[in-house]
Amino acid sequence: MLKEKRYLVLEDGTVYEGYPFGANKTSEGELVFNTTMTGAQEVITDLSYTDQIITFTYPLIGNTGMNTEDNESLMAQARGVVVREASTGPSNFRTSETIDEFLKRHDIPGISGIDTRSITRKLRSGGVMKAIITDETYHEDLIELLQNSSFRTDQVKRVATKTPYISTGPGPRVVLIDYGKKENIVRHLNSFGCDVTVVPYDTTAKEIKQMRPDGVMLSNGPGDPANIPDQINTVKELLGIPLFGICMGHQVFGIACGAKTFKMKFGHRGSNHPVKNLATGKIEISSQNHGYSIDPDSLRGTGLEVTHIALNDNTVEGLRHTEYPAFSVQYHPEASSGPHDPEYLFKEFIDLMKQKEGNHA
Ligand SMILES: NC(=O)CC[C@H](N)C(=O)O
Repeated sequence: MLKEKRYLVLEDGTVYEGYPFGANKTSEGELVFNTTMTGAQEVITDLSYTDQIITFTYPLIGNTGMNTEDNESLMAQARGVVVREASTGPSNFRTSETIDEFLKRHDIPGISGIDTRSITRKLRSGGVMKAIITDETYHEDLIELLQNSSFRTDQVKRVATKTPYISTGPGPRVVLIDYGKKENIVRHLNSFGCDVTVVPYDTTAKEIKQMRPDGVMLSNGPGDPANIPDQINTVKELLGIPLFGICMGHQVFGIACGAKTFKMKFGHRGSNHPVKNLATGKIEISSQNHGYSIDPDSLRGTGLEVTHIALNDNTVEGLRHTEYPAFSVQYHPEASSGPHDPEYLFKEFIDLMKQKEGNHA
């Protein structure tokens, strides 16, 4: 019997032919690539990929199966998954389903049998672009549709929690502003003893101050940080409280202090990105997932200093405020399945909260 066909149609007119897995539906998104060799489940359930189609460059995906413990969110919001081969016989003691079953349950289409390196070369030279996964064969129409469509800007609103909730711990007390957080940020804060109150992205500074937190954490999240201007003002009003931002949170913190962001050509997505800590000279291997970056030329006069840089392209990876107790990183110290080199940043946040407490005593 002939295998069914599925297509990946790119905005530039390229059509890749492959095989279907996951949900049976047509789905459009921004096509990006991720170079990680492990942790596909964490990547797919990371809400920062909302409205994006993820191409995995590693050739076999899903070989340790999907489990019930490693999700970064309850319902993944990626628009599609592109692989060379999707494992049909996963082997791991925690496996509860295959990647095919997992994607079907999350209503996300997949396409396999694709030369993912060729996509990556294309995105690296031409920049990220829109694409559509479909079983339809009217590709000319789809290309025109892609070229004329514009992206939504409401990702944070759609994926952030609607109601506050608490994940308890002995302290310190942290308010985590949720722009589309990865569960592992909460898990990490809890593992350092923090009492975490997760609040919706549009919680006001006044409401947050009334909670009398020892520190505020700004989460990762999808889309362009410029899409949430009111929340940037909120962060401006919170300066003075010990603050730590991750990824989207780092960008929001930077803009709140007067910096600017720009859209990168193809972003950083993978789990072996080298970052240099400028204070210690040490190199950290980090997990990353971002398409926007802080413009270093916009930092003058903001009170911000660069603490970390990416070694692949020298982009800004960390910021610290010279007057306020606040810092942020563009990469993921909470990364699961790792690497864990940057975990020390959580400890620095705890120390910052303790110092502040000491100053008030
Ligand atoms: N992981 C993130 O928080 C990503 C931040 C932002 N959406 C970007 O792509 O740059």
